[in-house]
Amino acid sequence: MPNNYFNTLPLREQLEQLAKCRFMDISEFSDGVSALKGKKMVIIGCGAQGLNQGLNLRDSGLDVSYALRQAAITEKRQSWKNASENGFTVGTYEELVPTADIVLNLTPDKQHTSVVTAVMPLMKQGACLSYSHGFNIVEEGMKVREDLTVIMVAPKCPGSEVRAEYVRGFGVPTLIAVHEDNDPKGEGLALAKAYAVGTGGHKAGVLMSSFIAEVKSDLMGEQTILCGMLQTGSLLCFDKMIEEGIDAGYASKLIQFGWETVTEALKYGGVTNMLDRLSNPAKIKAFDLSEELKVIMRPLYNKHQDDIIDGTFSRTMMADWANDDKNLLGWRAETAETAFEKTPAGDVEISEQEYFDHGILMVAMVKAGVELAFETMTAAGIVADSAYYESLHETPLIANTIARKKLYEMNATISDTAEYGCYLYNHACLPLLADFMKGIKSDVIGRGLPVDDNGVDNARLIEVNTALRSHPVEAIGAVLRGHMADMKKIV
Ligand SMILES: NC(=O)C1=CN([C@@H]2O[C@H](COP(=O)(O)OP(=O)(O)OC[C@H]3O[C@@H](n4cnc5c(N)ncnc54)[C@H](OP(=O)(O)O)[C@@H]3O)[C@@H](O)[C@H]2O)C=CC1
Ligand SMILES: CC[C@](O)(C(C)=O)C(=O)O
Ligand SMILES: [Mg+2]
Ligand SMILES: [Mg+2]
Repeated sequence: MPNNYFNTLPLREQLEQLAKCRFMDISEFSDGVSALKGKKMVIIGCGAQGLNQGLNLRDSGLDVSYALRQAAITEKRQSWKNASENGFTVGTYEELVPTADIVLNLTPDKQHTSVVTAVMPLMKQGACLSYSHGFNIVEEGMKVREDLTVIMVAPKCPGSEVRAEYVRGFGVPTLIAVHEDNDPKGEGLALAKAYAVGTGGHKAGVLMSSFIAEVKSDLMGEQTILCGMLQTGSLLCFDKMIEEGIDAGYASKLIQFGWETVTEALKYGGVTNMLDRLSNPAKIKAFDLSEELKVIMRPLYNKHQDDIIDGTFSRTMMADWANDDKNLLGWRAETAETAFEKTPAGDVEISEQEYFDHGILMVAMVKAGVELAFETMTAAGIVADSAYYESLHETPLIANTIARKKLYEMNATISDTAEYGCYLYNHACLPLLADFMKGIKSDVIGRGLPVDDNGVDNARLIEVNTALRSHPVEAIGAVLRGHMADMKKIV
């Protein structure tokens, strides 16, 4: 089994690496992409991140080409079409890697060891190898040639939205890191900063992080609030609405587009703004449901974080890799067969406000998931800025994928690592919430509260509003959103 780098470190160093996180001021990017100007950037893999990062980097004036495995070229696979139909130079490893100044490894995590092993001997002396996720270095302990610089530029966002936000003139929060074992020329930081500018990440926010901090937070965010909670929530809310006699097309549309609509409020004003979009009775109801959900789900969030920290999750997933992705492929097939996935969104008008008023339970699930993920990550030593990007800010970006083509699109767009973690969570959370869902009626999902007046108890409302505003995710969120002057409306 590979050697888990994190587990070889003494606790003191583990804690130090987990806490590496500094919000970088925009002035630190005043050199723009100049550190990469005139350098050859060769991307291995033209998939979700590969294609979209390449498009942004080229639009930022950089020299980008793709080195694909021979089979992809010979069989003219989708990755070959992605690169060639967008006008990029495409070649084999032998043709392009030897002249590369920076090789961007954007292949699936499962393939990293074999890809890096194949590509490294072809890399010229003193070149740079980059990743967008730290799994191969941290969880597999990949050793890279000493003359090579190793960096990470990790967008906290699905590949499709990395491109969409760039085209809107914005960007996505990004974590950068330089692998301490591989920075022979001391140029890693300059290269990582220029790369982050090239993808547009500097406009949303860049954290100076570590490979370890990125992995241990990214795995947690994707398994819980970002993908797992949205998957479990979609399935439970849809089945409950059918049970309550709600029209199937309406139910399908409310969920498919509801996550995107309610979480857009998160992007602009945090959990507080999302709940402020509800009537006072509905806000109190959503708050109470979310508090109930947090009590039930907290042990599951803790287990996911604990398994990520000690390497249990990685060992479990890598055992599936060795078993030809049996679980991943089986769970993917199961998801496709769910009633939600098989029911098209109805041709029915749902106003933006109706998504809130008829989606009180969805709002409660997002609040519970964001707060739990943030609380669990920070309790494990992840700094609040990183936990914010990995819980609250990225949720609407994932919700955008569900609005496109439901859970299929989300799971196809995120990495296989994230998809595996999402299913693992969903398999545990569905039964965990079974009793909770027995008490749920259509007033909180599908129809809305049957109130004819908005009267509430003042003391209770003040209590709820104070609790919402005082959660630590709201404090750091206000600071980080303050740096997002270029943020654009999506819905
Ligand atoms: N998906 C996302 O949104 C995010 C992903 N990341 C990270 O980015 C990296 C890439 O992930 P992602 O974009 O999802 O990957 P994808 O699965 O979308 O794309 C993988 C690409 O790699 C190619 N590939 C697959 N196997 C091999 C192999 N053995 N040798 C060479 N090429 C191969 C595929 O092309 P073909 O099969 O045609 O050869 C495809 O073009 C991962 O480290 C991931 O963790 C980070 C943030 C978000
Ligand atoms: C949320 C999943 C993710 O980490 C991402 C898009 O950031 C991934 O690995 O795909
Ligand atoms: Mg991620
Ligand atoms: Mg990930």
